[in-house]
Amino acid sequence: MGGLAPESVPMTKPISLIQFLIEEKREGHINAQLSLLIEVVARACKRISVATGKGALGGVLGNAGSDNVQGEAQKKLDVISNEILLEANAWGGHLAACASEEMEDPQPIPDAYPKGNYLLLFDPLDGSSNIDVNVSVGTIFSVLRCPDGVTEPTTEDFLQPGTDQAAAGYVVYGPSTVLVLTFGHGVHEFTLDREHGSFVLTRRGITIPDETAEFAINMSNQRHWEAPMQRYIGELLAGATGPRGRDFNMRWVASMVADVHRIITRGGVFIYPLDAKITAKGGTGKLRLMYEANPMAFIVEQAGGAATTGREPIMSLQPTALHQRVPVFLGSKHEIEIATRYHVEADDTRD
Ligand SMILES: O=P(O)(O)OC[C@H]1O[C@](O)(COP(=O)(O)O)[C@@H](O)[C@@H]1O
Ligand SMILES: [Mg+2]
Ligand SMILES: [Mg+2]
Repeated sequence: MGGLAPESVPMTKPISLIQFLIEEKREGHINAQLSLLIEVVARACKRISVATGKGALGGVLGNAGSDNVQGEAQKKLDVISNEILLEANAWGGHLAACASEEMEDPQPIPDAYPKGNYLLLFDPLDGSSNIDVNVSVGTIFSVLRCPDGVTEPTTEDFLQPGTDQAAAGYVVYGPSTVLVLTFGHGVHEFTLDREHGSFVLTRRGITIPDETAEFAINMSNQRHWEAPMQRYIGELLAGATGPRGRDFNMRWVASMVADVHRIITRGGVFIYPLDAKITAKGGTGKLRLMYEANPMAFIVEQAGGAATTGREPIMSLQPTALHQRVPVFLGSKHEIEIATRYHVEADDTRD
């Protein structure tokens, strides 16, 4: 795990995000509108990075005193980040509408502004439970195409499978601020140069190893897991003394962006399964399909990993609701194949 990753970009001639987007346009991977969209989202995330960096000095810690559509208490930074992204994306002329974890319905672009052909979905602040304890948090986003001829997009227009994403990305606000991005032509990482205020390409064409010895899951939910989940994690915990014949290490930051970024950097698996606690409340998972699971699945698959619900590929799901929740299994391909096979086999045996 030591040393620079093979995809690392030598800093002899730094490439900025803007230059990279020009290259992608020249390659025909993106058009001018999508390029502008990413620029605007990146600029908004720079502002969120400044706000999170201020912490108590900026009065951004603690609860906002309101709940979101998920029935969760909103943190001040959930609301601030949401407003920053809404404001930044209102006037650029690249969007037809946007949707957020923090808002029940899609937000149209104000009539005063030109409209574009894209739909943007975002989790403005991921890892909210870590804000007040100064642990890495982030922003996750997914970009879809607005159906032709639609000028006032409705929720229906957003309900497109993950395979239809035009772009996806996340930003981690940690010791450094890092943006990871895909347009369906590989995964690339940019680090924010705080002195110059610009994102600089630091890794190009990132790949995730098929094998790993590291897993991430909230173990405190173990007693609520399904049998195949108990079996899979039980075998990892048995390590060298068990059927897997080697030891596995565990990590859990409880910020999906940070746990996924570790996997993008050195491999691993991240799992938030369905469990009896969730189903008892009529739930279908913890994490949201449209602005957490789908964008992360697109990035992980583009980096050579896999992403399933434990039973089927996440990006093949036909969404039924804007804030729909799903089980999430993603990361190093070989481990995700094993975990998924255990669930499918258990279903087959049961049937
Ligand atoms: O508190 P738990 O059960 O460990 O769940 C942590 C998970 O919840 C999340 O915080 C949910 O995301 P939000 O913070 O955007 O609501 C994920 O980032 C994280 O993986
Ligand atoms: Mg989240
Ligand atoms: Mg959030």
